[in-house]
Amino acid sequence: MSGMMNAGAAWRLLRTDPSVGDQRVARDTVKRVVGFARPHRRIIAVFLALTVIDASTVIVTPLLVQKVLDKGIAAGDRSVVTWVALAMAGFAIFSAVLGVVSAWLSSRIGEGLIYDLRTQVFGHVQRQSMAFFTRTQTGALVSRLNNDVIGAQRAFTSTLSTTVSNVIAVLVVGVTMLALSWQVTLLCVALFPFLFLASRWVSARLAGLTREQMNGNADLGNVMTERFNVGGAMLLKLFGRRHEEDALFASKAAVVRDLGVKITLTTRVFGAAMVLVPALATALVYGVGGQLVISKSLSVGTLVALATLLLRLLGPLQGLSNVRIDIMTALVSFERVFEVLDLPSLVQERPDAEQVPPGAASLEFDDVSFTYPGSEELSLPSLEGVARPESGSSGPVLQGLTFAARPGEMVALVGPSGAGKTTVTHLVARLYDVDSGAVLVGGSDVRDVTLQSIEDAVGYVTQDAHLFHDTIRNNLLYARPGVGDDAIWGALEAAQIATMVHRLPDGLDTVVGDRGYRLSGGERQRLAIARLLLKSPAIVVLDEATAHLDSESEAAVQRALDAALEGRTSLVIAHRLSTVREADRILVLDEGRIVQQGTHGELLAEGGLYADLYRTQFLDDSAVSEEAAARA
Ligand SMILES: Nc1ncnc2c1ncn2[C@@H]1O[C@H](COP(=O)(O)OP(=O)(O)OP(=O)(O)O)[C@@H](O)[C@H]1O
Repeated sequence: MSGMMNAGAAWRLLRTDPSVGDQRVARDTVKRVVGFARPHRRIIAVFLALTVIDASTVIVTPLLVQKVLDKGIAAGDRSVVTWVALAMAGFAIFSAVLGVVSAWLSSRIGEGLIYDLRTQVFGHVQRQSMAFFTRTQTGALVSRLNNDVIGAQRAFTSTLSTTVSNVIAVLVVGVTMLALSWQVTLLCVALFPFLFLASRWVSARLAGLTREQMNGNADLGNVMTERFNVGGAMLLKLFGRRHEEDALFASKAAVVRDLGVKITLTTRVFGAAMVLVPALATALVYGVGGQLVISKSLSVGTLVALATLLLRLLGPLQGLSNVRIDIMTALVSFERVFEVLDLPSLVQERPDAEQVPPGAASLEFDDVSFTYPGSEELSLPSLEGVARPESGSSGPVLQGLTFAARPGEMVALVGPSGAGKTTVTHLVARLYDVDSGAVLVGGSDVRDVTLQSIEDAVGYVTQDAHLFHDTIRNNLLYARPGVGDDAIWGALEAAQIATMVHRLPDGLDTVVGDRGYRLSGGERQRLAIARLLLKSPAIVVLDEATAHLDSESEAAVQRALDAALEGRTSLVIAHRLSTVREADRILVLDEGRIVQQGTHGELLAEGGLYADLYRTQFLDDSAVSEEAAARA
């Protein structure tokens, strides 16, 4: 921690973006930053005090050198030499201890701040509505936040301490040098503007290059994350795109390589200037100071002290010339984090929200219309260009939907692809809010009850049931933490998957793999059903996807579904003949409207869209024969 700027600090300084210095940061941001610092204020105060002590003691060694040369060596006084040498050693130990303590305090402040920001951001982001997650490239958001959180932390550790330390060092060293020899000091200082100009030029150029390199790296990262997950890797293989992918990756990696070379070269030019200016200034000190020593107006000790002090003035002076950019960079990082923290969720819980009535099992849609939120309702300016949200709204997806499911009833949704079936199911657990009309669970508008109670009342099995990369046990416990193995096996049994789990070498402790890819589609779906059974909600929403199941696992899934639906109110996106036959009511959706509703028999007799869907979607050969048998 000397006053001299270290290489790391110089490098960071060069990598910051000078254009940031021109940005305006809201006054509120500064206030909020202070708010974040408040819990750490005691440590910050001690840390700053140590920084001041450290910066003001940079003159100690040069002054001791002066003393040993003039009063010790030149005067032939051995005791002075001994004392000064001991003082030097003592001071070195003191500095080292100070350095360690300062680093410890600084990391406690920095890591504490990172912790505060991270936990707040995580809590806030996970409470965002689904619209946020469908519109934002979550990977980009995560990496952006990681960088910004670290940028913000830097404000409290390096930026704050280097600024304080630089100011003190410039004052103390400057005054000491002037006191030692104002003529030599002024001469040397005249050289510094050249160094500043060089560093300005290099930092502007380097900032541009660095930004390009970051984009290039982000591009590379995207290519890798998209291709190295199970889905991407599979697509790549199935389409035989190895060579094209190699070429694509190579071209992107080449951009990063070339930029890396340019950056090194530019940095080197700057490094040369960093070495050259102090070397020239030192030459000047000895050239001019040497003359003064010969004419006896300066002592040798003072000359050497001046030369040493000069080197300690350079770094702090240069650091101060960039202080505005440094501070703005940190504030901009804070602002980006705050922007995410300030983003309101499109689905808000009312302050006076109540619980869903106990045992609520009815479901009602009352004249519901819905449009997916557009980017104007949900935008994150700092992510534009990184995550590219689609623009504009898609127009109404559901219009004037009215239907009801009494407790224990099964309502089936059918309709062509894109008719809005999945969207209807999303509205039940308030993943989105309706534009007009109301969704009622147990007679309460879902907007009047707590999100937790609605999430508890409704259970989902979606088409591509998500499993965490964790053990089967932990995936199941997600639905109901703390239940014993008996309950888990009971649910697995009912979901027709117990035998398969028993056969696995690690049983319940088998890790399911990324997104559950180590399991077959049917197995994954049955695990999801077991998870639902453990949760045991009164209302079940499920998307029957059977396209990827063979007839055996389809039969198993069917039995599992029967268990899941038993005694519960259900809303089912139906793909099976048996489901539509059993449904108490079938809603036929087309372009976001209910065009027909009734039982299977009624709708078949009515003809129209249902009859068409029946022929194209539900009726396969076996069904034909079943129907024929039933009629006979
Ligand atoms: N997150 C979203 N943002 C904007 N539009 C969406 C979103 N999800 C779906 N849509 C649009 O809403 C319409 C209805 O989609 P939905 O998924 O509800 O249809 P579906 O009947 O379930 O279709 P499928 O049977 O093919 O699954 C489609 O036009 C779709 O493009």
